[in-house]
Amino acid sequence: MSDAMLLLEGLACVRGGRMLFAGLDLALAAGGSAQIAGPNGVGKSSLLRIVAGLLRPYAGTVRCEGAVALTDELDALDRERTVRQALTFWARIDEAPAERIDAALADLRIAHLADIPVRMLSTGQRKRAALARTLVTAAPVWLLDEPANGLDVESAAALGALVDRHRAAGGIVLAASHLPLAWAQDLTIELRAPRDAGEAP
Ligand SMILES: Nc1ncnc2c1ncn2[C@@H]1O[C@H](COP(=O)(O)OP(=O)(O)OP(=O)(O)O)[C@@H](O)[C@H]1O
Repeated sequence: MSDAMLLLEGLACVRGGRMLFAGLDLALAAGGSAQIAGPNGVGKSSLLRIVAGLLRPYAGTVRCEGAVALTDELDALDRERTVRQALTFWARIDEAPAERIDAALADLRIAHLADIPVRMLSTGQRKRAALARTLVTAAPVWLLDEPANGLDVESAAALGALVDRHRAAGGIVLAASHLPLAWAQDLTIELRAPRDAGEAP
């Protein structure tokens, strides 16, 4: 993972005919982490989707060395399958070894939920199952959208420890959150609503 790198240059995003942000630059080397902060609707998720290649930027470029894994608020895990089956399905799509699933479930402290249908999970448990998919992919670049949402204090601390481990191994973490995160950031980019842009501080 030590070759991981993420470079955003002059990124701009337009959605619904509205410019959400422009001229956004970010450089993260192996082991780096950054938080995208700002109020609801300002464009944090949109930025992560651009980095993941799911949304086209209005302007600017994304350069990324290493595979990318996005954990967002959309429920990617099939609600009718068990946690293990749902993760196995994605492991096949993500071309990741299913043997990693048990370790990922243990890391996120949900090994006891492996055979429970996804639809029976609580909000925080579902979030941890979605994060398990990211661990299974072993992608160097983690994009975490509102990772603290739904997590209790212990789970947030466990995620913080996993992020630290990932960074120590040369991974990169870019997290979008309006809340403080359970790990230290190299830098925080504060997106501002257009009506605030240009106002005197
Ligand atoms: N498919 C879409 N078409 C048009 N506009 C969209 C679309 N999806 C999102 N938007 C708009 O883009 C803006 C930014 O949305 P985004 O989800 O990126 O914000 P956010 O900062 O992540 O918000 P939150 O903190 O609530 O998660 C919002 O005003 C939203 O209404």
